[in-house]
Formats: sequence, C-alpha cells, structure tokens
Amino acid sequence: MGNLLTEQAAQKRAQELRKQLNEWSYQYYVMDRPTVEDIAYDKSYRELVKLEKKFPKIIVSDSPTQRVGGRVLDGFDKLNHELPMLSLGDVFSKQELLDFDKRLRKVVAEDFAYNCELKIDGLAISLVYKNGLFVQGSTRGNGVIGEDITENLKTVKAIPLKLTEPVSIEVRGECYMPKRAFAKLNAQREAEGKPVFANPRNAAAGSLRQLDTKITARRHLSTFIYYLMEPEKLGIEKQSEALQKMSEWGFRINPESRVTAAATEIDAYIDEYQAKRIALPYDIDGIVLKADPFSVQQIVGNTVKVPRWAIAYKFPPDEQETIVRQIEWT
Ligand SMILES: NC(=O)c1c(N)nc(OC2CCCC2)nc1O[C@@H]1CCC[C@@H]1O
Repeated sequence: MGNLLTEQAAQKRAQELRKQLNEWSYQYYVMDRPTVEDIAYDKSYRELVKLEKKFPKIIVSDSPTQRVGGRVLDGFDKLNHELPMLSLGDVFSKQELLDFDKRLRKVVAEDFAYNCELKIDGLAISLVYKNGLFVQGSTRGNGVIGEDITENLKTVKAIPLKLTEPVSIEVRGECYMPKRAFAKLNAQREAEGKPVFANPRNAAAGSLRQLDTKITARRHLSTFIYYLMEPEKLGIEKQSEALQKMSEWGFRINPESRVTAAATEIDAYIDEYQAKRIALPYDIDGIVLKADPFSVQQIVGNTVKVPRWAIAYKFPPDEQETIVRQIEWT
C-alpha cells in the first residue's frame, strides 16, 4: 500500500485489526480458550504496529500495542484508596467457620445464602475504569494508601483495557502468577545464577513492583476479579450477580465460585477444593465465604480492617504440596 495510504484509511484498518486482536486476546487470556494460531495473531499485530508507527495519531488507549510496556519508571506514586481495601478475618477449622455462620445468622434475621470463592494466593489490586476505559491500577498497600502501578497492570493481558460497556467503576481482585509460569521463571533464574522466588505470590509481587514495565510484561501474570465497588449504584443485589456482571464486562472471574445455602454444602466445597488444590494451575491458600445478598453485608458492615460478612477459611499448610510443586511444574 505504501504511502498512498491516507490517515483515515489507516485508522479504519487499525480499528479492524484492534477489534480482531482484542477478541483473540480475550479468548486466550480471559477465557483460557486459544482460538487462533500465534502466527495469525503476530501477522495482524505487526501490521497494526506498522500502521500506528506511520500514523501515531491513530493510537488509542485500548490498542493491544499499549500492553508491551516500555517505560522504566523511577518509582511508583502513592495513592489514597477512596474506599479502603479491606482484608479478611481468618479461621483455621470448620468449627470456627460454623461459629462465624452462627454469629452472623444471630444478627441477621432474614435467611441468606453464602457465595463461596477460592482464596487466590496473589497480590490484591484495584482497577479503576472511566467510561469503560482502564485509567488506573494500584496495589492494596496498607489498605488506605497503595502504589499506582497502572503502567505495569496494563501489561497483564487478563486485565481488559476497554470494557464491553462504557461504565465508570472500580473493581478489585487478585493478581497472581500461574504455577507453570512460576516454575519456568525460577528455572530460568536458577540458570542465570539469580535468586529464585520462594512462591508464586512473591514472584507476582516482585513482577508488579518492577520499575521496568517490559520485564513485568514478560512475567505471564494473570488475575481473578472478585469485588465490585458500590454495586448498589448499579442495581446489583448479590455478590454472585456482581461476579456475573463483571464477567460480562470482560473481567476474568474465577469459575469455581458457588452459592451455598446450608453449612453442609460449605463443608463439601472445602473438602472438594482441598483435594483439588494441588491440581489447580494457580496457588490458593483457602476459601472465602461471603454473605451473598448485599443487603446482609449492609446490615453487619465492616470493621476498620475486615468485613463482618465474610471470612477466610485457611487450608492447613500441606507440605506434601510443596514436594508435588517441585515435580509437577518444572
Ligand atoms: N484472595 C482472594 O481470592 C479474595 C477473594 N476471593 N475475595 C476477597 O474478598 C474480600 C475483599 C474485601 C472484602 C472481602 N478477598 C480476597 O483476598 C483478600 C484481599 C486482601 C487480603 C486477601 O487476600
């Protein structure tokens, strides 16, 4: 096409390429469903890079070319979380879990179900969107003050740069390094005589705190989003509905969540995932129980640090799992 190409034609072609590339990327990184050969992806990607290089004015914030990183930051700005990023109370036995359930039901007259979720062992992050575009990402920090790591989070392919609807929202979730990526990274660092990471959580934290965003982009980080801020403003009434809605907007949501009515179902959920834990492609350190209706969450509210409507049940440390990690994932 050479320089006969007008900027307008380039813009149109770039939009087609971005739509196709973002769809392929969504299937691969959010839905874990590879639909295209790398060669086809790379061919379209290279064409887009050439067009944007020739006509820089056509670049938009949700172009896949904006995910490769490239800046070396000299530090991370601090930022105040408008609403504090809460932590979770922990229990270590099923009996304590039953006590939590009894206590909560004593305060809450109405009957309610729990939303059970796996407790992903990564780094808590916050993502802010304005009119559907990703504008800011940060770490939890101490819950009130976090670090602005927007540039690094843009390189995480599971984080959408543009949502399917032009909503202005904040969501929170866990950024983590899959076990396979962790094993490969440590093998590579060992070969280079560099210190290895103790576990995927530390590897994810180290990768997100990289000042060179190109390094972050190579670390194969992913996310599970589990928290929608102020859902009542959107007429969403339950945690399970919020997860569904965030999935429709394009976020990567953990598929193992389950609404359970009775305590016995919670037992079954715990046993099921304690058994499945080793085979999951990501680290979990327990399960999280949340009152599903937001009306119930409103009744009991939060302490300064943790919600009164949720609890984390931590699995007993499983030394057998560490041995398996060495074998299975190298
Ligand atoms: N790690 C998790 O998978 C997880 C989860 N699935 N759900 C929550 O809900 C909390 C967040 C604020 C109120 C309830 N928290 C999680 O992790 C927390 C975040 C900060 C400390 C824990 O890691």
